[in-house]
Amino acid sequence: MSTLQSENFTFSQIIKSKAQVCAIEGLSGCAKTEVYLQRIHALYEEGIPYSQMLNIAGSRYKIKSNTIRFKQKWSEEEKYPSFITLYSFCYQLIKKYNAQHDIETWKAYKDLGSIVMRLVKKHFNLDLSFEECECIMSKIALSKTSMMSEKEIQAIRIPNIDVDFAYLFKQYEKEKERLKIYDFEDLLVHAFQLLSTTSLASLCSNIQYIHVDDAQELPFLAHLILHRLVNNEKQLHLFYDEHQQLSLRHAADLQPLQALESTYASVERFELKTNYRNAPAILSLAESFYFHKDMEETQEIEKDVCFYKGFQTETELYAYAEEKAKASQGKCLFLARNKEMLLPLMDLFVKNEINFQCPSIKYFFKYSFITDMMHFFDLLTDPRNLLAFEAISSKLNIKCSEKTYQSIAEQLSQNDDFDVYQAIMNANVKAEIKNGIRKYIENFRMIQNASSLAMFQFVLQKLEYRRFLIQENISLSHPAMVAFQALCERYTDPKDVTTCLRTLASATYPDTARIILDSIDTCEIEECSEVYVMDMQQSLFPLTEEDTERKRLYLAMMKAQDHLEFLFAKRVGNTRLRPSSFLLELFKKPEKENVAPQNVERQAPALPRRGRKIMHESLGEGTILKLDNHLATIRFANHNERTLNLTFCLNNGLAKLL
Ligand SMILES: Nc1ncnc2c1ncn2[C@@H]1O[C@H](COP(=O)(O)OP(=O)(O)OP(=O)(O)O)[C@@H](O)[C@H]1O
Repeated sequence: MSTLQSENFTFSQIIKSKAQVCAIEGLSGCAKTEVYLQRIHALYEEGIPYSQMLNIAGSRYKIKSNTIRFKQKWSEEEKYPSFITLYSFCYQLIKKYNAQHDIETWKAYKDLGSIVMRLVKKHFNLDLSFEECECIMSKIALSKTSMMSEKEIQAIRIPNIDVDFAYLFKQYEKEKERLKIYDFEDLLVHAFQLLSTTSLASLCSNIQYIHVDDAQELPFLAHLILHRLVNNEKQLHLFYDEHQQLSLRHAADLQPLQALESTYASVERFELKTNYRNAPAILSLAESFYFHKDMEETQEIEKDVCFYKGFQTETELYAYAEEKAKASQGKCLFLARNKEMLLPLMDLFVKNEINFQCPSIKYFFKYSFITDMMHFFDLLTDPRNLLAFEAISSKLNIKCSEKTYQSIAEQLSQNDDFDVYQAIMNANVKAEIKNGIRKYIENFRMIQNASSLAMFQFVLQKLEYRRFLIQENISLSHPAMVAFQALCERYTDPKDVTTCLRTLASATYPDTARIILDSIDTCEIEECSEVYVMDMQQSLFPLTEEDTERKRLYLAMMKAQDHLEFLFAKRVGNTRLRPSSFLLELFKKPEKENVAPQNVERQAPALPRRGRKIMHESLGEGTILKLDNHLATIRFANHNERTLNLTFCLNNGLAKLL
């Protein structure tokens, strides 16, 4: 039995639905989470303890925001429900079973991309880019969560990457077993096996009501798990929005949501249609952009609610952002295209003592190549800095014992005019170490007063750090590397680069701050009264496949309650920037009206034709085989074919046309 309600129903009908499965669909801002929380609270009011409810949230971020929202809404309650991701729930089941049977439980990791990169290098001698690795990871997830047979796995091909997927898949599984670790899909696989072979009563007897927010993110296997849990007598509420499905990584599958009627005895469907979040002009702009609908007239009237602004330079843009942050009253969100692009704004806000939260930015400082670079800069700008030398000596293939360092330190303290290199030459250390240093010594001294970018190149080339990066499968186009180079461009004095990074690393970003800095890359953007979308230039937007980028931008716009602005700089350094084609489309500006074509040429030359040769920073010389919008398939040496975002590479100096 199935019914669909799309008009004239109340929230309470959803909340009180007695169907075995209740599927609630609605676009962003149409109160899905609101109803999800109300349903949980209503059951509690009926006397059902929270322990009988399994409340699945899409991510750790959603767990946090749902908990806060619930507590704000029903602040008088003594008890509150808990929320959990499906992966954590599965892990709990596995742990429980293992504890009952005295079996060791392996650790679980969400991101094992580094293992895939390593295996591809080892078995196929290929350096994967971040995007290529993502693509392989998503195929691995799909193989497992759609329970593919060996034959089906054999048939999987990875476009433009010359790897035998089935072989790689086997090696990946073996490697995890060797390391005794799970990836997230393993959690689903094992939990499903347990639920198929063990009595439900021994694993999770008391769950009667299951609520799943963001159900569009569930892979096929997750639906099988839910089906096992629901059994006969339990109830399942699924809240979803197909337009919010972004993360390919976990092989999300909409099909089971569309086919609930073939799986469950009774299904009731509701479609939430009222948007409660956005000012009409914002909603109209976002929908016209994403659904290619005609714009409502309100947009014309409310020009002060959403608009775009171009600035001559990035500095002016950031100064404007600062002014807006200071003047804002409610929650105010600044969105960069990707996390790394947030660094310049963070830098400015920290300097101006503007409190802000910045979810997950600290990861930047965890990259060992960033800390290595900082140590190199420390040593090269201050050649008496023995600690910095100690930190990077292994990258220079110099192995010193504790005693050796003591001897060098003594030389330094006795001779104020010695640098570390001279101290090594005079210290009582092995000839091998002295020879290691002799190789670099003059270069070290020459670079001391160079600019940040020159120093960066020096470390890569003359100090051969590049070789280390290649060993570790880190490409120069890694976003954190690009951000580091951007800072080198911003601060010509290398000391300023390291000071800026250290300040950002040690600053605190309170969870409660009203101002939020985030990136459009994350699908988990908080709703805010004011939203400022930065980086609206063509070189950054669209950055990858157009439909995905359109969705990202639409979802970002849908988080703006009262005010939405798009910002872009017309120039960065000596480079003229072209406004994003999305921006032109949003505000219906013909491209020519905005920018003089001769200016555009300098920053984004018309894309080259097939057959043209390019020189890529890390991949060397290559020939363009195919061009699809910005994506180019390029053949490099040894018939190594790669797909690159050519515009991005050209604009960011990662490649040049020959
Ligand atoms: N009945 C209502 N009356 C007024 N405001 C409401 C109502 N229901 C929800 N809201 C408000 O509308 C906003 C959007 O609601 P909610 O977050 O539940 O939507 P959603 O569909 O879950 O959105 P998203 O998919 O983007 O997460 C919230 O600020 C919420 O407090």
